[in-house]
Amino acid sequence: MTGTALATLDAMLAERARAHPDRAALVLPAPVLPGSRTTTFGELDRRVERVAAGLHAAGVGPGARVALLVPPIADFFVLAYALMRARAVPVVVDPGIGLRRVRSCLDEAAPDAFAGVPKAHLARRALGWCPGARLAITAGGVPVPGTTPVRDLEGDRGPVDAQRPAGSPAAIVFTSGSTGPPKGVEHDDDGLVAQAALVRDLYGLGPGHVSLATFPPFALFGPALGMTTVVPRMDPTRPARVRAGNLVRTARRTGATVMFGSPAVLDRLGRDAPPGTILPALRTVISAGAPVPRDVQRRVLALLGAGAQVHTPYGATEALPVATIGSDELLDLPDDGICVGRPVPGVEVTLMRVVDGPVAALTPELAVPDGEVGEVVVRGAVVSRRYADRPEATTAATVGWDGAPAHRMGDLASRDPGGRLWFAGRVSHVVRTDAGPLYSVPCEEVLNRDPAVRRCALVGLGTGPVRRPVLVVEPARGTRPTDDLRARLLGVAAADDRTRPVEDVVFHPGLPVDPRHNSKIDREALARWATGRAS
Ligand SMILES: Nc1ncnc2c1ncn2[C@@H]1O[C@H](COP(=O)(O)OP(=O)(O)OP(=O)(O)O)[C@@H](O)[C@H]1O
Repeated sequence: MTGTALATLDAMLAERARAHPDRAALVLPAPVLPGSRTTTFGELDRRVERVAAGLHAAGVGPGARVALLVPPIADFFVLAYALMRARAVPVVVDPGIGLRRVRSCLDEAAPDAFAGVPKAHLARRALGWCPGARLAITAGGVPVPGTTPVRDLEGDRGPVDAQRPAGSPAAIVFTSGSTGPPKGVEHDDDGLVAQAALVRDLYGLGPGHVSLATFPPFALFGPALGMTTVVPRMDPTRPARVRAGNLVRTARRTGATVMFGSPAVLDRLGRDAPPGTILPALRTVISAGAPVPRDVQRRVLALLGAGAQVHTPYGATEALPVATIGSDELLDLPDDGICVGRPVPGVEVTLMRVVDGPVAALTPELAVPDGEVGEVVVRGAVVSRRYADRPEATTAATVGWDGAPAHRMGDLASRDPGGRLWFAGRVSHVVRTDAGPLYSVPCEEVLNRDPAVRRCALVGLGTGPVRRPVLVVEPARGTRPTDDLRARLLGVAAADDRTRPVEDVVFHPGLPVDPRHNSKIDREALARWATGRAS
């Protein structure tokens, strides 16, 4: 590991501000007007210090939970770091997951204060979110009556010296809820610092780098790592609608050296970048959160200079990153599944047999040999120990590994002889059949390779423990969903061991995907849709 080990992300920011106060920390779209606005490390850290003291004075002290519904504008960075400095607990909910889910997250976390942009406050008032919040803070320039603008929290109160109460996390971050209600994941200071340091060391990032951050969770680490964080003009809750021309212009203008984006953003960039685009300064593109198809990676690589790479880390809100692989290695591997790479330093990974319900400890019978599919179990500094307010979920996701607690990812994978993990879908998407379990990703891979298929999803129909496996197929652009095509695809499925038990193929014009990454297929919704349509 490089650099000094500091205990909190806000201490890392303070050190960067001392070392290089005049360097650009943030380059963000100017509010209302075109163009951008730059904040230096010195300015950012000063505002963080003042807002932390203001939060304290307003009664938001150590351990207080504060909902943070703010996109990556300047106040997002100020509030996030100020809450950490005040040792309060930011509760991060992505509004992209939908209003109903936001509400369930807020009801569960019961924050003591609510910080949001004006739109979030309107929703809070109209929908009765956070009735127990003692303080409402408005981020962004437009004041909302009855709330405190971030600017009003700033004053000359001197530095805060707050201690985190025992047992209080540093942050609660909600999952996207692709497989049920979103869960609040507790991270402590050590875990957040370990995550930032791991991202820094894995991809060789740090001061001098310019990070084009289209994915808010990664944007947060930028100031602590001393990078200049650039946010393009886009709606972060609708990544698939980002304008590629905008990204290219912003990357050129700022000399971006690294870019973080969800697979949906990379897809738009690769498809719609103006012809002849080359971004020679951009050496590292990092995409997380969902599988990144190889053709998406190839199209992005075509925009980069020689020696640049697309990296696809694998992880979850509970543990990020767990494994990673660069395009140099990935594109040389057989195109036969989704390889998510080798475990990263400091994170141990093992695979356990698929078991429904809690498991107290890993035993030799649960071991999975190389090449076979099992549930991914992880431990290490970046792994969260618990869900907020959900002891049963914590128990269900925790398993003892040689006496130490480890986290069950709820994902399936196999390990190849080179120690690489191949993602095999989620445990909750396994379809049990009379012929044995079917795993979503390996099954779908068989039809996804067919030129007539844009993408497809395995669903299990019926209500018992054993289901009827059906593949729901979205045809490729310009391909008509005919009976002949259906018969042909059933033939393809019957000819492969991984899909032989599949009983039917049905067509769907556009598979439903998650709102956050626009790439995870909503198989639960599809199973309901396909019921009655399959023969
Ligand atoms: N590189 C990757 N390739 C394939 N899948 C990935 C990759 N990275 C992450 N994932 C998937 O994303 C999941 C993590 O997503 P996230 O933490 O946002 O919550 P979620 O799993 O979508 O929601 P919930 O846990 O509430 O159902 C992983 O468990 C895995 O299934």
